[in-house]
Formats: sequence, C-alpha cells, structure tokens
Amino acid sequence: MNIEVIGRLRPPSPGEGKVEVEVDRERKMVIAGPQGMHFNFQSLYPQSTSTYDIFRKSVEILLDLYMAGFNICLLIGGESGSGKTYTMAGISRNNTGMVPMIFDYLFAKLTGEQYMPETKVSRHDYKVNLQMLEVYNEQIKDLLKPPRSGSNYLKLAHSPRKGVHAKDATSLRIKDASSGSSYFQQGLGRRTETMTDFGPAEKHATTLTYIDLEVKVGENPKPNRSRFSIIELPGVEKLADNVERIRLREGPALSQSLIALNSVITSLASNPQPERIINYKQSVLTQLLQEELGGNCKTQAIICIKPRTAFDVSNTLLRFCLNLSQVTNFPVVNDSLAQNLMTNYRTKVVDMEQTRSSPILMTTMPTSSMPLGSATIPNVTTIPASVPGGTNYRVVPLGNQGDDEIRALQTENLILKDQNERLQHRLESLTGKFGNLSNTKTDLSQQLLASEEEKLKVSQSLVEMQIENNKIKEDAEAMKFELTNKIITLENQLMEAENERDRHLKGAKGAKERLADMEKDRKDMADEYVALKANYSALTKEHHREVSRNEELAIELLNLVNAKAALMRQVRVLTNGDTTVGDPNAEIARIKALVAKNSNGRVRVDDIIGNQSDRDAAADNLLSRNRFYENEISRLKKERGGDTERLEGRLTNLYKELTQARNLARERQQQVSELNAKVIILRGENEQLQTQLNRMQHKAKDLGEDYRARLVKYIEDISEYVDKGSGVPNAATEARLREYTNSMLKDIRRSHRERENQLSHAAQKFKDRVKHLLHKYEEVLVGYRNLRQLCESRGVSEAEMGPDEHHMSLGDAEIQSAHLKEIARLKAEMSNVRSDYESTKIRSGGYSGDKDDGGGDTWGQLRKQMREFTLNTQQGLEQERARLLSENGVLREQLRESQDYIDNHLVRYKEEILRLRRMCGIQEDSILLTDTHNSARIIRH
Ligand SMILES: Nc1ncnc2c1ncn2[C@@H]1O[C@H](COP(=O)(O)OP(=O)(O)OP(=O)(O)O)[C@@H](O)[C@H]1O
Repeated sequence: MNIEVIGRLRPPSPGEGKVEVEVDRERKMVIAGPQGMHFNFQSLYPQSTSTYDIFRKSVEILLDLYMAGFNICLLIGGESGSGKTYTMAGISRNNTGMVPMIFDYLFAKLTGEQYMPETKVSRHDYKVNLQMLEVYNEQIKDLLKPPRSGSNYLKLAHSPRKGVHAKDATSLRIKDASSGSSYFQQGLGRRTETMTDFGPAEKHATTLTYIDLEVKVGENPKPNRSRFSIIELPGVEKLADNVERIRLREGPALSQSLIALNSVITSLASNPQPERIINYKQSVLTQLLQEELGGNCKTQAIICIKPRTAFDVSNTLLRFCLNLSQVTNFPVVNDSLAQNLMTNYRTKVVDMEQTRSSPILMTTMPTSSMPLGSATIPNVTTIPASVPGGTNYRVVPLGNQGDDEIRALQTENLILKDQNERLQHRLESLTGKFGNLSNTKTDLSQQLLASEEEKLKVSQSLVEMQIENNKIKEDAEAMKFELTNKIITLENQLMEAENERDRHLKGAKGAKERLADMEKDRKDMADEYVALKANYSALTKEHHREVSRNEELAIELLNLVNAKAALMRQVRVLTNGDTTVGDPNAEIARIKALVAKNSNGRVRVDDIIGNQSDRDAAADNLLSRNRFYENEISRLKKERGGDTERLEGRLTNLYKELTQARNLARERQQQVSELNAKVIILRGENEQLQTQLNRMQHKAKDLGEDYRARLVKYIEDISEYVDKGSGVPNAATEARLREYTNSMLKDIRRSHRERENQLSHAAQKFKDRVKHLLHKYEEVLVGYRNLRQLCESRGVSEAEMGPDEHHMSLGDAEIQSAHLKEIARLKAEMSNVRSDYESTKIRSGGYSGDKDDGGGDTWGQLRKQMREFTLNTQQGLEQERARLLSENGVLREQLRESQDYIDNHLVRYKEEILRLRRMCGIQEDSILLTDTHNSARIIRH
C-alpha cells in the first residue's frame, strides 16, 4: 500500500507577496516552473481550506483504520514556514491542528460507538497513551517528561515487543480528548528552541507524536494494539543543497535525519517489493520511522506548500513527494496474532544483531545513544566527538600490540565481515520473509474480515433462505393439502357424476321403455278414445234422447198434476169440500219445484201448467162444470129421488175403501222396504260367510302344511335314529324309540284334536249361519208372499202388487231416478185415484164426461210404461236373486270341498302314522280311526 501524498497550500503571509506556485486546472498538480518537476497530489487543498476540512476529508478515514487495529502515520512535511506546525497543532483553541482533532474524534468514537463500523464487532476496554519525542541533531528528546525530573534524552532500544523505540519514553495515559490535547500542547512547548548558525532548531528538528491505542475487540481477550504517529518533519529545503556540503557546513548530525530520511525514502521508492533491504540505520529518525516508512503502517503525507518558493526547493519538494508516493507499506491489523508474529520476528532480528555486534572493536559509552546496529565500522570514525546538545561518541583504541595482532585482527575482521555479510543476507531474506508474512497477514486479516463479513452475510442469507424455504414448504404443504382436498372433492364429484350418469342412463332407459309403453298406451288410448268417442256420441245421443224424454215426462207429469189438481178439485166439489182430499195448489207447487229442480229450468213449468189466472179459469171452468154437475145431480136427485141418497152412501163407502186401499198401499210399501233391508242384511251376511270360508280355507292349508312339516320331521328323526343304530335293536333303543314315537303321536293327536275342534266349530258356525240365512230368506219370501196374498185379498190388481216372490230381489230399483220413482208413485196414486173415480163414476152410474176425450191414449201409454217398468224391475230382481242363489251354491260347494280336503288329509295322516308305527315295530294296540261323518277322532283300544 503506497503512501498517500496530499498537498496543502498555505495562504500568503502579510508582505510575502503574491502566490507563485502553479496549480493546474484540476488543482492537483504543482508545477515547479516551466522545466521543473510536477507532481500529481492525491488531493491538493487550496489556501482557503481549513485544517478541519483536511482532517475530515483525509484524516478521519485513517482514524477509522487506526481504531480497527492498523498502525497509522501522518507525515507532515514541507518547507520551513510552510505551515507544518500550523497543520499539526494549530495556533489557537479556535484554530486547532490535526492532533487535537484526532483526540476529539478518537474519544468521541471510542466513547460513543460500542461497535466497529461495518463489521458490527463490539469494541471495549480501550486504553489511549501518548508519547512525544523530538529528534534533533540525532538526539531523542522526551517531550512529555517534565524538565526537572532528570535528563529527558532517550536512547534507542530494540526489543522484540516494541521493536526500535526510545527507551523509557514517557507514555501518558489519556482519558479524554482535552487532556490529550493539553499534554500535546505541553509537549510542543518542550521542543528545542535554540537558535543555531543555520537557523532555529525547529527547522532541523522532527517532532514525533505517538498515540497508542489498546482496545479489545469482540470476544478476543487479548487487545488490538495500534499506533497513530504524527510526524512533523524538518524543512525539506535543505535537500535542495548538496549533502556533502551540508555536512561540511553544518556537521554530520544536524541534518542527518532529513538526509537519511530522503535516502531511505528514495530507497523504498525504488524497491517496492517486500524482500527489499533498506538501511534504516542512517539516522535516529529513520530507525524510529522504520515501520512508518516501510513496514506495518498505513502512512499518509501532508505536504505543506508555501505560496512562493524557490525553483530548486520546490523541485526538491516535489521529488520528495514523488518518492514518498512510491513507497510501499504493509499495514496489518495488529491483533494478538499479528503482534505475536512481529514479536517473533523482532526476537530473531535482535538475536542476530546481538550475535553480529562485536564487543572487541567498539564499545559505546554509557552516555551514547548509538542506535542498535546503526553504525558501520568505517562510519564510526566519522562521528564527531561532540554534537551540540547531544551525546558524545568516542572510539576506544584497543592498544598498540604490534603488526601481527593488527593483521590477526584484520583477518578476524575479514572473517567477521564475511559473517556479517552472511548474516546480512540472512537478515535480508528474513526481512523478505517478514514482508511476505506481513503481506500475507494483511491479506489474511483482510480476507478474514471479509470472510467474517461474508460469513455473516451468508448466515443471514441462509437464515432468510431457510425462512423462505419454510414459508415455501408451508405454502406447498397448504397447497398440497388444498389440492388433495380438491382432488378428493373432484373424485367424489366424479363418482357422483358417474352415479348420476348411470342413474340418468337407467332413467333414460326406463324413460325409453316408458315412452314405448306410453306410445303403446297412447295407441291403445287412441283406439280407446276412438271407441269412447263413438260411445260418447252414442251416449250423447242417448242423453239427448233421455233429456228430451225427461222433458216429455216432466211435461207429462205437469199435465198429470194439472189433471190431478183438476180432479182433486172435482173430488172436493163432489165430496163437498172434504179436506182429506188435499190441496191441489200445494201439489202443483210441489211438482213445479220438483220439475224445475230436475230439469234445471229447461222445462217451462208455467207455460205448461199456466199461470194462476189460467188455473183460476180452469178452476172456474171446473167449478162451472161442478155447478153444472151439481145442478145435474140435483136434477137427477129430483129425478131419481131416493137413489141419490143410496148413491151417496155408496160413494161414502167407496171413499172409505179408497182410504183403506191407500193405507194398504202405504203399508205394503213399508213392508217392501223392510224386505229390502233384510235382503241387504242377507247380502252382508253372505259376504261375511264368504270371508269366513276363505279364512277357513287358508287355515286348512296352513294346517296341512304344518302337519306335513311335522311328519317330515318325525320321519327324518326316525330315519336318523334307525340309520345310527347298528340294525340290531336292543331293548334300550326300542324303549327310547317307542317313547319318542309315543310322544310324537301324543303331540299329533293333541294338535289334531285341537284342529278338529276348531274346524268342527267353524263348520258348525258356518252351517248355522247358512241356516240362519236360509231361514231369513225364507222369512222374506214368506213375508212377501203374505203381502201379495193380502194385496190380492184386498183386491189389488196384479200389476199394482209388483213382482212375484221368486222375482223378489234388490236390483236396479234402488238406483232408479227420482223422476221415475216420483212418476211411479204418482202413477200409483193416479191409478188409485182414477180407479176410485172410475168406480165412483160407475157407481154413480152413467157418468161419462168430456175428460175421456183425448185422455184414453194417455192412460194407455202410462199403463204401458208402468208395465214396462215393472217388468224391468222384476227382471233385475230375478237376476239378483239368481246371482245370490248361485253364490250360495258356490259357497256351499267350497265348504264341502274344504271339508273333504280336511277329511282326506286326516285319513292320510292316519295312514302315515300307522305306517310309521309298523316301521318302528310298535304293536297296533292303539290305532287311529275315523268316523264316517267326515270328522276324525282317536280311539284308544
Ligand atoms: N494555512 C495557513 N493559514 C494561515 N496561516 C498559516 C497557514 N499555515 C501557516 N500559517 C502561518 O505561517 C506561519 C508559519 O507557519 P509554521 O510555523 O506553522 O510553519 P512551519 O512549517 O512549522 O515552520 P518551521 O518549519 O519553521 O517550524 C505561521 O505564522 C502560521 O501561522
């Protein structure tokens, strides 16, 4: 890592004149005249830039590295009066320099931030120490040592742990930034301020400020140790002069540090490789700056530039900058491992130096602070005996012992030289190895840091990936679960769909079949429809005919009522207002209502019967006729005399007979109704008998099955028994078989007896019922016959008495229409009234009225209809009776068959039991016998 070189232009002081330093457009390059050097600074801060700005832009980053464990060096160089001290220390509290700023920043960070930046590793238990040295005239001055505590000049020492260092230098523990700045200012105040012939001492002196930091990082118990070195170099303008001249003019020590520094830097610049061998021992300063210039340190140089400077000085300065910028360092993090490695390396170096140093040739006096291994023997003699304000070196002669001894010494010296060269070679190789190790260590540390960081990043990314992986897994599991559910649901749906499809197919098949059936049905229905339509048209015609007939009947009924009313009025007139004859108007009203109800208003009653005035007119007509008749009667009475009274008496008798006939007809109707009720009851009983017969048949069938099953079981048991036996029956087996057979027979007998009793009881009951039915039937017939005889004895005609007894049966008469019934009743009454009237007329003699005119046909038709009706009714009753008789015969036949069936089976059972008994060898001491009356019974002999 090369040394970074930045430039800072100082503003011109009052009276100094204008700025002559040339800066290019990019403000990075300072050109020393037209033919002079030019150098490209990493940063070139102009005059106006404050120290704080430079600190912020260029030093803060170094401090971060410093706190991370790197050694840092800030070289502040330039001409005398260019502002080196100004940059390092500032001039006041308000215009401070780099060191106070470093303290401020350092403590602010150490106390404020507990963790390293970027790596976030904890930082704790820090210790800050301050050392300040001044190298002037090859002497090391401890600037922090109080003046009155003895000598403050120090010797160089080389220890494995500290390397080359000022022995016993004061190291002050710094607790905070202000104390650090305070100590720093105190140290500055102790710098050498003498004036020499060649200018003030500060021009030739170097101020070294070391800020040592010890801090524990992370879990490591051993702290990192790093050093921040702020080195204010002497003015470089002397380098523009000839070195030999300087030495001749000033002596070898005054500018030795600067000359040696320039020489070392030039060597380092020309040897960037780590295996370079650099002679740092040219001065105290270069020895102290071994690490800062070419070792384990990150170095940055701030070169202060005066606004006006001489050409050769600026040329020298830029060359100095150029060399600096080409110096390569090998900084590493100074953790415990690196420290141990460096200690190990330094131990070897110290050991070699001790081995190489010769106690014979030269001895450094106690007052000398001669650096370890710094002086080569020839140079020793050139060291002046006295250096102003410094240490005295003296060459101590070994004595005058003759030429032989000198030659021996020279020989030994040559041997030693050879050894020295060998050692030098080894040292160089070791230095190269150390450089490699440092480089490797640096790389390793950097790689370690990078790998740690990368490891953290990788771990973080791994955790994030793990989390994301878990999330993906959970999502995948959830999705898998969801998909599984969906698949199951779809499978269920598929199965349901398949089932549905099968159902639909079956339904379609069934529907097709049904469709075919329906088609067939439709054809059948179409045929049926055609037939029905034909029937309907026929029925419609029939209906129309019936309606017209009904209307005709209604009209006829009304006419009859009219006629009846007229007759009733005549009867009233004839009977002199007998109230028993009835009110003709009421009869008309009743018939009107009946006709209106049955014809639904189609028959215009009033048109047929006429209104009240018509009826009154008819009544008047009848009354006038009545009066005419009365007049006729009175005339006849007058003419016939006593015949009238006799006729009246006969008429009265006729009326009485008429009343009796009516009562008889009513009574006969009542008896017919009772007979009808009895016939209905008989029918019900007949049905009950049929049901009972069916039950008996089923019972007989069940009994037969039961007996068959039992017998089969018995036969199987006996066969099994016989098969199991040896064929030679002994007494015990015979006894067991006999016992078994006896129990079987007992069981059969008992059940047979029970069934026989049940069947006998049922047959008896059935017979009783049949008898009862026949008895009732005969009673009905007898009643009917008596009725007919009574009617005949009363003189009722054949037609009026109704059908003969053998036609007596319920039939279509029950379903006759109300009109027909009413017509029949009215016809009967009409016939009665008419017969009464005829008889009265016959009795009254010679009456023949106008009423016969046109009425004979009507009566004839009515009589004809009534005869037809009677015949139809008789036919229906005969059919019903025949049906009942045939059913009765069938029932009797069924009963007989059932009885035969039972008897046959009982005989078979008996024969089977006897056969079994014979098979078993049982004596026929008890046998089954049957009686000859179709009933079985067991007779024990
Ligand atoms: N950047 C600056 N801004 C203003 N004044 C400055 C600046 N730099 C230097 N000076 C002033 O220039 C003068 C010389 O500065 P300084 O003493 O720091 O130089 P020097 O390089 O340390 O000199 P020497 O090498 O002789 O010690 C001082 O008065 C200082 O205040």
